[in-house]
Amino acid sequence: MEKEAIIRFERVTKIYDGQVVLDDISFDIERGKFYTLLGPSGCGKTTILRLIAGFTEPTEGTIYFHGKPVNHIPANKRQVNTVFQDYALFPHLNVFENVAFGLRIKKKKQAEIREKVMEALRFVNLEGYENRSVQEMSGGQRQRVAIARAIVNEPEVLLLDEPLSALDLKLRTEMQYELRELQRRLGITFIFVTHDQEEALAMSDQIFVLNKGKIQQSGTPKEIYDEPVNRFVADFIGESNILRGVMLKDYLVEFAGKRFMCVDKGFRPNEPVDVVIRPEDLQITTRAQGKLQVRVDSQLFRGVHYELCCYDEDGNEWLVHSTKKAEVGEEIGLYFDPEAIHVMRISEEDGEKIDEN
Ligand SMILES: Nc1ncnc2c1ncn2[C@@H]1O[C@H](COP(=O)(O)OP(=O)(O)OP(=O)(O)O)[C@@H](O)[C@H]1O
Repeated sequence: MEKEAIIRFERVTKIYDGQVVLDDISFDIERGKFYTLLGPSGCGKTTILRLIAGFTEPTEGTIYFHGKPVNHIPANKRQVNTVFQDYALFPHLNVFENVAFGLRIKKKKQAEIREKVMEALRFVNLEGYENRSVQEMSGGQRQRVAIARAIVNEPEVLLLDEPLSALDLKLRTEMQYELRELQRRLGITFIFVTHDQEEALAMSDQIFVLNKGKIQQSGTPKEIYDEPVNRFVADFIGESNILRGVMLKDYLVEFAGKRFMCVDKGFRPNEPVDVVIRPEDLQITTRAQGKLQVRVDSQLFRGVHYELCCYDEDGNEWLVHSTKKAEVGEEIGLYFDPEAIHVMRISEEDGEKIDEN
């Protein structure tokens, strides 16, 4: 049985001042999952959140909540709450009143307000902080107040617009765990915006990778990492070696001037392709045993591995993550399994780029 989509975007386009910011995008959001919108600055992530929240309307296409069109339904009539990057707390109100604000507007009874606010504060581990001024709190604590203020309204969907970007790295990592855990406990849908690929991989059930107003790929973190659909996604998600190649026939690909067995099929004979190999899938060996022969150009120690930058005879750069050390200037071989090769169709945009060259 198909799972019910709580939110559906159907061929949604958004144009601001003649600029196409979202270009004919469609996707479904299901109940209880952690979604991430990932992409470079300006790709349209915040615009998607604003459309869901009801702060702006699509230029074309339809947004559905539970199967009903909501294009013209105002923000305050939607079961959605937003946590903004700057948290947007009221500085003159204490923690309790910041969290209680939405309930007071809805004219809830005092006893109910108290119970719900305390429960929300318990959820975000801020019990005992209710009388504190928000100005006396750390970045991470303010972040939690902002989340408590959003969840106290019991939204079906919580929108989070880069909520961790103001925090230092250590706190940011802690909050990633906390947010993920909070989403599991609450069981409500989170739609999280970030331009940080590691954060997206660590936290999400489902990632939408966006570029230039289009969804490039939608999938689980593992699918996006292991099977990127094009050069943009492969490049944006983690470090990769990406080369142009030719798919000679099923299971046989040519790149760097050589032929290799691979596990990919379903391409046209002799179709030009992009080939990805992750640096951690390359092993150092002798020149004779290597599938590729390279020269080590530079090497950095990264704690868990050495990061080598090598060049093959055709001048292609190869990034290698290896637990074995090599010497700068050394001639070595690189070995990899057929499964390590991932073959991708060349997207139209990339194709245009080659033609220009
Ligand atoms: N209200 C607006 N009026 C005009 N243009 C806008 C408006 N809001 C957004 N844009 C434009 O739409 C594009 C996408 O903006 P959006 O904020 O959705 O990107 P983003 O992916 O969230 O970027 P960032 O990571 O930098 O926040 C940008 O080029 C932006 O200038």
